[in-house]
Amino acid sequence: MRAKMRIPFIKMHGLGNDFVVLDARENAVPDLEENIARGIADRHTGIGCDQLILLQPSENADFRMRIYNHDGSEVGACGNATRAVAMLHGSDATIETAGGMLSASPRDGGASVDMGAPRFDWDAIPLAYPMDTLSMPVGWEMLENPGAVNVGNPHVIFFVDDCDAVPLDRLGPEIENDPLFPERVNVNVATIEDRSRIRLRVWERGAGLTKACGTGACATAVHAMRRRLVDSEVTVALPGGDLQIAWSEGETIRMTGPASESFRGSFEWDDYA
Ligand SMILES: N[C@@H](CCC[C@H](N)C(=O)O)C(=O)O
Repeated sequence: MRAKMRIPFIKMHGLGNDFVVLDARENAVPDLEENIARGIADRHTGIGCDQLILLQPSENADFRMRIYNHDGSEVGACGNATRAVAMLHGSDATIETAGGMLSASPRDGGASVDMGAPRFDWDAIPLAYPMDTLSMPVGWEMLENPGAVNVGNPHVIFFVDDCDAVPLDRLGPEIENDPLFPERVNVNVATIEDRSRIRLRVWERGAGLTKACGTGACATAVHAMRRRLVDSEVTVALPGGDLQIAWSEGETIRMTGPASESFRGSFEWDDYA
């Protein structure tokens, strides 16, 4: 009979966007298939989280971070989790992700992260066909003329008068799964409050409405900067709290904000495999 395997986990969050972190840098964790990740992330029958994070050794960086959405899909980037794992690591770190190489420094109660350079080409988002990603001639009801940015993962951004008035629980899944986005998309609705502050809500691909999305904050700030609506350093106010984002044309994006550990526990691998 195969010995049962108990896996330790750390529950963390960045502004209420919550994670189960499995640290396989020193202790082995078996292969995380999509259905296993989905089972652990399930809020009724599993531990429950927006994203499951797997830390592994890396040959090119201090460690590798793999990211699984609530629906079990593996993705390239997660801003809030990057701050959380930087805090967990406890010192400056280079982090290999599927979306690119990142570097992060823990700060009091959080971290500051170099999120890499944004990409704007239509096939880098990716979109299904060529289009100007600064001003896209498409719309879904009151959401029109968005922009798209890839910050290690794909985002579409709509500026509206009042982002709280948008029925994102209904329009989010429709836009996420529109054939225009062959890899699906994270849907951001944002209101420019002044040149240094943006209010943002995000429907996350594979996770739904979350309290905060770090990459959404980066993509939205960069898109607002490209449209010259805000200055090069802004506060992005999400339902879960604020992030600071800085970017200039041709540079990488800097994201700074809080992260927290909630509790530690362990689970039986066979309960999900
Ligand atoms: N919560 C995240 C983004 C997680 C991945 C995203 N849902 C995707 O599918 O690309 C963040 O803080 O950036």
